[in-house]
Amino acid sequence: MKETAEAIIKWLKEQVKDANANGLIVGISGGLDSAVVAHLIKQAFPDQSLGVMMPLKSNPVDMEDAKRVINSCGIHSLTVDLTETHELMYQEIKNQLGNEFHTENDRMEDANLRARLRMSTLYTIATNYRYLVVGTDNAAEWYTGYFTKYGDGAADLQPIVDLTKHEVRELARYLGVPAEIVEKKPSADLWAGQTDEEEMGTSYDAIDAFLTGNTISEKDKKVIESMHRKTEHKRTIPKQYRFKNK
Ligand SMILES: Nc1ncnc2c1ncn2[C@@H]1O[C@H](COP(=O)(O)OP(=O)(O)OC[C@H]2O[C@@H]([n+]3cccc(C(=O)O)c3)[C@H](O)[C@@H]2O)[C@@H](O)[C@H]1O
Ligand SMILES: Nc1ncnc2c1ncn2[C@@H]1O[C@H](COP(=O)(O)OP(=O)(O)OP(=O)(O)O)[C@@H](O)[C@H]1O
Ligand SMILES: [Mg+2]
Repeated sequence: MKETAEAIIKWLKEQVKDANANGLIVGISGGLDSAVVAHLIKQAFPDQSLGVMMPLKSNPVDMEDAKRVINSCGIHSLTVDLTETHELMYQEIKNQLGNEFHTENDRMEDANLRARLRMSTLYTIATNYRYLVVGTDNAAEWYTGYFTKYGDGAADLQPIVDLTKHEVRELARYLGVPAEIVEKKPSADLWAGQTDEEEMGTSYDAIDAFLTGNTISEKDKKVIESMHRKTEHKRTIPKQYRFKNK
């Protein structure tokens, strides 16, 4: 893990230099992936890294955990509460849609708007400091497309996208992420009580095993392959209709 950490930190420094940027920014949720990224960017840029907490009807325990992460790595931080912004924006959209608003998609629309408001917040602050936005997708999330397109999936750099959830956990232990966060159940926190594994219908252990070429149950394999297929559009640039300069 020492080698992995050092390689990622070196890569982060190179990317910032190549982009002629000043530093790096990440959203800190109180979960494992952002804890690891916060530690890495703080080590890469001790004085030019920033962690942003963006509560949005969040479980208070998660925001306490986010503060633990900030204390454990010592990253400079700020908080932007998005609760009211989200409420206002989503309500206005629903008002404008009126009778044409389809309630069956309500929870997912509400959830993805949260992720995209967080993304907009990070990019606004990033522009202010000339920082690059660092994503927190791990290999399991990336392969299954378990992220909001242009929400938490939108970033300038993805330093842990090649690491399985298991490897992210190991790296977290090496970096000194607090134990309670290392052991925590992964959650997108997009609605009360959400856990990744319940929503996906498979487990990170199964996805990690699949990605590392180990045998998993047919049921898990089916779920993982289906998620991967349906989310191809999230891992590629938008299809472009071209009739000039083909
Ligand atoms: N074939 C296609 N070609 C091009 N675009 C296509 C498309 N199919 C859908 N789309 C577009 O993609 C949209 C659907 O994608 P998207 O908006 O991402 O929405 P969707 O994949 O439905 O939902 C996001 C999923 O990621 C999970 N998530 C989100 C955020 C964080 C985390 C976490 O782990 O922390 C997890 C969330 O719980 C949910 O299960 C459609 O509305 C449409 O605009
Ligand atoms: N309340 C929040 N404040 C700041 N950033 C957030 C918040 N919620 C989500 N994010 C951002 O969205 C990313 C995606 O969430 P995700 O749940 O996949 O990662 P995580 O919470 O860091 O780890 P885990 O998957 O183990 O819960 C987070 O890593 C973080 O960068
Ligand atoms: Mg989380």
